[in-house]
Amino acid sequence: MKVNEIFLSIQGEGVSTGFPTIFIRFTGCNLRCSFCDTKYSYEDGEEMSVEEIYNEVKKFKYKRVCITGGEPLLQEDLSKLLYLLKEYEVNIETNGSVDLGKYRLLPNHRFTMDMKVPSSMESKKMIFTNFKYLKDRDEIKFVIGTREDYEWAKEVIKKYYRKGIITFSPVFNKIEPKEIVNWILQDNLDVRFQLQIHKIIWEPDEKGV
Ligand SMILES: C[S@@+](CC[C@H](N)C(=O)[O-])C[C@H]1O[C@@H](n2cnc3c(N)ncnc32)[C@H](O)[C@@H]1O
Ligand SMILES: Nc1nc2[nH]cc(C(=O)O)c2c(=O)[nH]1
Ligand code: SF4
Ligand SMILES: [Mg+2]
Repeated sequence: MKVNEIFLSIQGEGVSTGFPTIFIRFTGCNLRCSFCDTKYSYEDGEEMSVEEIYNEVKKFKYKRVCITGGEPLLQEDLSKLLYLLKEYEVNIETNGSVDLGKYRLLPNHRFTMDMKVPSSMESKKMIFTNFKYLKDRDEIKFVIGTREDYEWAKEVIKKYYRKGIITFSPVFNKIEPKEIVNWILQDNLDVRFQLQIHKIIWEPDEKGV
């Protein structure tokens, strides 16, 4: 497996925001989102075996892991790693362009599926049939930069939503958070708004936090 970084921080995004979490960031992505804050993960990294990664994770005292990237579902051995992490609470961040049909996650493991909106320039690659595999504990995430993105997200929810927690968040520094919040409340949408808190706690472009 090709690993870009492994670090301990607090979860800065999504439904477990604020909890101490061990991050495993894999190298390589099949998309090139316009706003991607992790471009350094496209190429840089070192080969590690599943066992080596697990041994690094075990050095930390926490039992919560976030698997991200890059796109972690491009890693062939991911299912083996998930098996070793069977005692851990695991969140896998995925970009909506990889078929989730072949994964059978443990009850303490879940997906955050990010549906890429038009301003990402990658929305045409989204696989909408993935919605049928999601469970109540999974997260469906929309990172919004424009009103068009917001309207697109609303349509996608109306058409495909079955189960899971929906979150809306702003593209960092591209749009005022309160703009999105106002739209949500005007439309009576029952979605969870969130900010990337690690970019408030640390410098926004700091690595390894
Ligand atoms: C770096 S990606 C890695 C996982 C996977 N490739 C994906 O896109 O979901 C992790 C999360 O960071 C979000 N993200 C990346 N750049 C961002 C930005 N500039 N502002 C807000 N969120 C951003 C992505 O939308 C995604 O939800
Ligand atoms: N603190 C912190 N929380 C995060 N949640 C998801 C992240 C990611 O890059 O996928 C991330 C990250 O890079 N840092
Ligand atoms: S899918 Fe994720 S890692 Fe890949 S370019 Fe988009 S935000 Fe960046
Ligand atoms: Mg990040």
